Amino acid sequence: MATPTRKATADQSQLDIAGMNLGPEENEKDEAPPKVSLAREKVIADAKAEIEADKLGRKAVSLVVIGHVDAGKSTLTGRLMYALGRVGDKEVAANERASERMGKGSFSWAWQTDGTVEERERGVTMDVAQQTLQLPHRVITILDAPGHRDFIPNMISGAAQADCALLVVDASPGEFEAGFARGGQTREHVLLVRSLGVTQVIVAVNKLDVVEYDQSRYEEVCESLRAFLGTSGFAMGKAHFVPVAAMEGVGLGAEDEKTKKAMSWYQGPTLIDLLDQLKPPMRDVEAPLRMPIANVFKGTGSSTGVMGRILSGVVQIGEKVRVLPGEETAVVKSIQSDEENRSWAAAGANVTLYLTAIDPIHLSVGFVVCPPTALVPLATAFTARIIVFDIQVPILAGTSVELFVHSHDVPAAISKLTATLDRATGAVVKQNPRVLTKGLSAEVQITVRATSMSGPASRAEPVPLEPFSVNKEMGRVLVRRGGETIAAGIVLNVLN
Ligand SMILES: Nc1nc2c(ncn2[C@@H]2O[C@H](COP(=O)(O)OP(=O)(O)OP(=O)(O)O)[C@@H](O)[C@H]2O)c(=O)[nH]1
Repeated sequence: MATPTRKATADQSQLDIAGMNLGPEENEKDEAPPKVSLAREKVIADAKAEIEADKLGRKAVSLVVIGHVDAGKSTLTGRLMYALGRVGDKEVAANERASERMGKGSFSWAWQTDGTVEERERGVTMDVAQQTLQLPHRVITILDAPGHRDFIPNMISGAAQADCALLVVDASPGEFEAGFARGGQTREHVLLVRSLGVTQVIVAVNKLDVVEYDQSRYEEVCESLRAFLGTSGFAMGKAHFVPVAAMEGVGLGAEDEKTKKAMSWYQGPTLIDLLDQLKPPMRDVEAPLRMPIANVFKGTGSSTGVMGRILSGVVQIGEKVRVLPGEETAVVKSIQSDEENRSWAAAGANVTLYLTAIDPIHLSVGFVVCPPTALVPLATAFTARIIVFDIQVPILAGTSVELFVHSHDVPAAISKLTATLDRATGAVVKQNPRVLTKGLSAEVQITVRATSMSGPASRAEPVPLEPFSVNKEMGRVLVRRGGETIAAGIVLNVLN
């Protein structure tokens, strides 16, 4: 799985401190850890006020752009950035010239997001590119995911961070049908984002210039997709459709003269309007603190920096925290967010906590920081609702897999096939199925295995996770086998 794009404030040479084996004597020289100075209620009230005010009144939303290979995802993202003033005419002209030179003129807009030489040479997106769009009411982090099937794991890492999805489909004759056919990425991506908990989707019906902005073609595509989104578990009130031609920049913004002329039959909101109305995620500041560690590095003095996104709750300087799995506690010495020092931080923030009174060997990527009084459950077995991908070899009870939760991956097994489910309603279709084949939704039991490296006597290391109903972001899992993602889903219950 690709490393999610994240702000790199850490000095790379100082990473992996766990391997540096700093002895406990380092900690003995610690000055006294700071004390908590604010009542928890006060921090929660301040966090709520800050979220309410949200800088400049704009609310943050993250959006993953999905769709079949060549549907125009990168072109549309590049055009959006231009329409919103994120890239200037100079940059556009430079990309046009350079892509012409490489004989890839039609990809010049995609180059705004497809940054690597290989991506540009092949004309496909391989990793998840991250951009920010400033709209009147929203700040949108756009994750442009790759459409090509070889890069599905990268797409998943984008989807796992997203609140909403922008599905791009190619309306050209035959192309929509190819992308939508079994084995096409339109279906796979839709199922995948839904199974990872995304509920809002905007469908951009693209390349309408190819069909001369034919209204009936637009409606035909919408109709097929509407039915499919419904059976994939999307509430119809949360799916919006918009006609566009990304290459020409048609359908993006209201004041666009081209749009008015080309699609006089369309009176609905433009793509930018729809993006500006996306519902921001709930930021649960009252729930217990949950922060999976995405990076560990040596801090100043005897402290150790741990970086990550606070999924829920609040944290302040002086607070005692527990790091799971493991028996250790630490004290928060200082907090940094957006390169500023803070006395507290809350759900939704990407932060670095500088921890003291803990030996760094107990801090690893994938571990979770939480309050000692409200621990994250540690699972060695749990039930999950999964969607099975386009696999060749079916899943049997006992199938060995790699389990991904946040940045944590551990060996596991699909230990029991409980039932196959209706994808839309979740109702049981068949109890105790013998095998799971591609496209099925199912309830299964997953058991964490001991690592083979650690010998037969070793025990499985439990994984910190929570049911999706309790904490959405702590309850999403991915299942891979032999380097291929075979299923994605949500945690129902922790069994042990
Ligand atoms: N005619 C026409 N062509 C378009 C339009 N949008 C994109 N294209 C072309 O479609 C091709 C693929 O565009 P990309 O933006 O790279 O597609 P993508 O979905 O990002 O592709 P991957 O990231 O590789 O999955 C390019 O040749 C674009 O120029 C459009 O609105 N009209």
